[in-house]
Amino acid sequence: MTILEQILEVKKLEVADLLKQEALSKFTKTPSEPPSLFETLYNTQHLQVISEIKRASPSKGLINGHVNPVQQALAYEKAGAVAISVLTDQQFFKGSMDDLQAVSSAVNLPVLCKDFIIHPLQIDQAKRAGASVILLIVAALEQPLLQELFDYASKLNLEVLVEVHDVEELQRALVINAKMIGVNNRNLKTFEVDLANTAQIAAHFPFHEQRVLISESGIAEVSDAISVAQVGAHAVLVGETLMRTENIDEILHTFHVKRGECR
Ligand SMILES: O=P(O)(O)OC[C@@H](O)[C@@H](O)c1c[nH]c2ccccc12
Repeated sequence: MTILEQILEVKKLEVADLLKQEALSKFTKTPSEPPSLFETLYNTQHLQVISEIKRASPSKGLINGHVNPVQQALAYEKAGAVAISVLTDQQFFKGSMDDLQAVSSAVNLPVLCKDFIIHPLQIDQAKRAGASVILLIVAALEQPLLQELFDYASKLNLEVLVEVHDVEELQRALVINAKMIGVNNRNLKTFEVDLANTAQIAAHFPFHEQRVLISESGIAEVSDAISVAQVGAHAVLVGETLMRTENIDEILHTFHVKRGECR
């Protein structure tokens, strides 16, 4: 079984539990609406950074077990992050919906619920914990379920980041008319990271339509930011590098490079 398959097995059990407990009432929605991530990114001439709260991962083990998610999110906001991504998976990433709730009440930025969503109930839960964006992973979902979850989130006024890994998955994201498409440079089945993934997908990306491209995973150096900005990425999603550094300000500042002309 690949790690993605293992994660999805556990998710099915978690959702079954959720359905039993209906443990949703604990979360209340944040009062103020954050800005639209799509609008901010669509209009940007410079590469923006979505900064992630990630304690651990299956590929890296423990990354930063002592992080205070609220302090970390406030540091990201102060440094100019365009949005905060919060890993909410417990078993594989040591995150939680409580982290998401705490972060979304502390910042005035869009907050992305980063999880393996396979059921509408998880979208309700994300919304109630204050997320304004959710992630849907094409590799984890059959097309009808991808469409159903996308429509459900849109109906709740959530923005959706649709994650793809190859050109075939890009086509599936375009079929559901996803506006925000993330290219994961890490293959969730093998953990291999290759920034060339972003370039490959950018070559097939309809930049002339109203869509944004986000390069996810493995961004560590300014040269990485430059390489994905050059092929037209509007933003990078950065976890590990920011979770390990003492210099959040400097990293965000140096990643804010000019984008290539791709429209
Ligand atoms: O820590 P990194 O290599 O900067 O990666 C961040 C983010 O892209 C990664 O956490 C991620 C991208 N897609 C995912 C899907 C599920 C879990 C995690 C992810």
